[in-house]
Amino acid sequence: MSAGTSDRPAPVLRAEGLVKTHYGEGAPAHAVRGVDLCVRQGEFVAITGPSGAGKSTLLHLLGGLQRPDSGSLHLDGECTDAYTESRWAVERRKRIGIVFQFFNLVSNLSVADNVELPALLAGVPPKRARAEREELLAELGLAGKERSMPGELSGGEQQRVALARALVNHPPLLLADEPAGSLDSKGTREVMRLLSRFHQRGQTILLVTHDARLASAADRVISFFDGRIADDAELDGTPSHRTGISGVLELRD
Ligand SMILES: Nc1ncnc2c1ncn2[C@@H]1O[C@H](COP(=O)(O)OP(=O)(O)OP(=O)(O)O)[C@@H](O)[C@H]1O
Repeated sequence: MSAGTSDRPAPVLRAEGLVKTHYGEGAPAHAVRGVDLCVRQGEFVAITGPSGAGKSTLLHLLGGLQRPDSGSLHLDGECTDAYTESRWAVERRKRIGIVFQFFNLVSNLSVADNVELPALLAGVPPKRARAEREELLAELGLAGKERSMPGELSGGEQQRVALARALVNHPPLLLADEPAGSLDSKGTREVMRLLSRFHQRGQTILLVTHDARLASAADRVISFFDGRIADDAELDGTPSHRTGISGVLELRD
């Protein structure tokens, strides 16, 4: 994009001027108030901040689950602004894996079917979908659970199934929204370990969390406050962009 960055990995995701206001009961909620963000291949980025800061809304915009009021979003260099709902659904099958706090597994499908479904929907031949599923479930410590229904698994196990489902099509980008939010500390450690392992293998990850322990697994932490990026720092201590919370506070009203 700009000069002097040619030796850096390519951006997987680039957002410019994203704005989103929710209109519900009561006053409008200015959830995202102008976000510029570039996530490069292989990065593990955590977005952290207080409840209500707008983190989930931002992640929903980045995954095409909600549309911005203004601003634009590029995936792998391609502008998504004209994408239809069905195009976004295809992108989420192929290029973006998403895990949520409450797993969102299909309760009346077996573990195996939950994981294979996105592959089959993406046109992967059944034999290959099965092989991918077997490999992922083994890797995630879930071999032997294929025939179980989601409701028969612990929270940690269900989140691992959700992770397998999100990764079955080898998406260049994994979005995770409070993936350990409903888990106990053992489940949280498990999820952290798995995210780190996939990251070490080159998986690009964008994680939304208010849990500082989870955020510390990332190599770049973005502090989100009142709909804006307040701080953006590599965890080796190098600030890549720093606005400062006080600066954001001054910009309010
Ligand atoms: N669908 C919606 N309709 C109306 N208001 C919404 C909607 N979704 C979010 N909001 C509001 O937008 C603001 C940002 O919410 P969001 O869920 O993005 O924050 P968050 O940082 O993810 O919070 P948490 O950490 O509690 O999940 C809040 O004031 C919230 O009440």
